[in-house]
Amino acid sequence: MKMALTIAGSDSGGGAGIQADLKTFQELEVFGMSALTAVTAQNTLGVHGVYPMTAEVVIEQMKAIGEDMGTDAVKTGMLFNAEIIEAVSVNLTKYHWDNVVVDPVMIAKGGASLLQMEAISAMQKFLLPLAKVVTPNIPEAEVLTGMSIRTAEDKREAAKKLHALGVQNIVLKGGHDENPSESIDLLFDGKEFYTFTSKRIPTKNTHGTGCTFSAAITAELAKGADVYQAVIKAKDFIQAAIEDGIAIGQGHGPTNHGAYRKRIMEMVQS
Ligand SMILES: Nc1ncnc2c1ncn2[C@@H]1O[C@H](COP(=O)(O)OP(=O)(O)OP(=O)(O)O)[C@@H](O)[C@H]1O
Ligand SMILES: Cc1ncc(CO)c(N)n1
Repeated sequence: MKMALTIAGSDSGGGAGIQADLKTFQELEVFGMSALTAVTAQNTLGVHGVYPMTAEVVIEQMKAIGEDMGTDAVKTGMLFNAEIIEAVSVNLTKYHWDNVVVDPVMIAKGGASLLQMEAISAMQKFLLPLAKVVTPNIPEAEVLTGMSIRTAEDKREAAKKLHALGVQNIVLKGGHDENPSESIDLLFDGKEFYTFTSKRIPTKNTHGTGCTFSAAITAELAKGADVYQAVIKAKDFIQAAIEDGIAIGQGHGPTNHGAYRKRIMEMVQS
């Protein structure tokens, strides 16, 4: 069985972070493992507390996996500070893990900071050059490139800047776009641009969309897909998960990680 490791924070509400990643790995039939970087007290209304691990705790978890089980792909999510980013980068290199998806998580939907701003340069310098894929949303890409992104041309330019930082493939997500009818993601592999367009679903239950999407890319890479195929599958996975989103809590409910497999099963049975 193929394996994937998520290095990310815990979301007590279960819709984002490590919980979303492990549910997604399971649904896509990949064995999921985790290295926890922080505990958050969080629900559909927002983040109420952030309790980071020490870098040593993160290193020990990576070591436990690296010295015994190994992994076919790795995803990073919330990393919180520069010490954790540096520790993760050193250990990705040490264990020769090169199927790496970096989701540069910065700010939760309610506005809480999941990454200290002084850690941005560590992410640019140490982590991004190790990434096979980076999956920023538009505000994250603006921070990482230092440019404002409004037009389709801006998106292509931002992708090129991220490529110049050493990332092999950039998936610039369109969930935060103002386009009312479509959600368009852009892939740049250093040569070509590809767009992935889906119908925008009018819903408030979008907690964890970014984590789920990047975890699905990671699972597909673990199974041997190339980046283009992995993004196509992840887009279908997140579309189903948002369409069948779960209206629990008083704020942004989670997406439904089981929706994609349920649909496949129904298609097979009919
Ligand atoms: N309302 C929507 N309808 C359809 N697709 C969406 C919608 N919102 C987001 N997506 C898709 O979900 C994926 C995640 O994109 P998004 O830009 O929301 O990530 P994110 O901002 O990192 O998520 P999060 O808010 O969880 O951190 C992308 O493929 C995007 O196109
Ligand atoms: C722990 C965690 N990671 C990532 C996100 C971004 O959605 C979140 N809200 N919480």
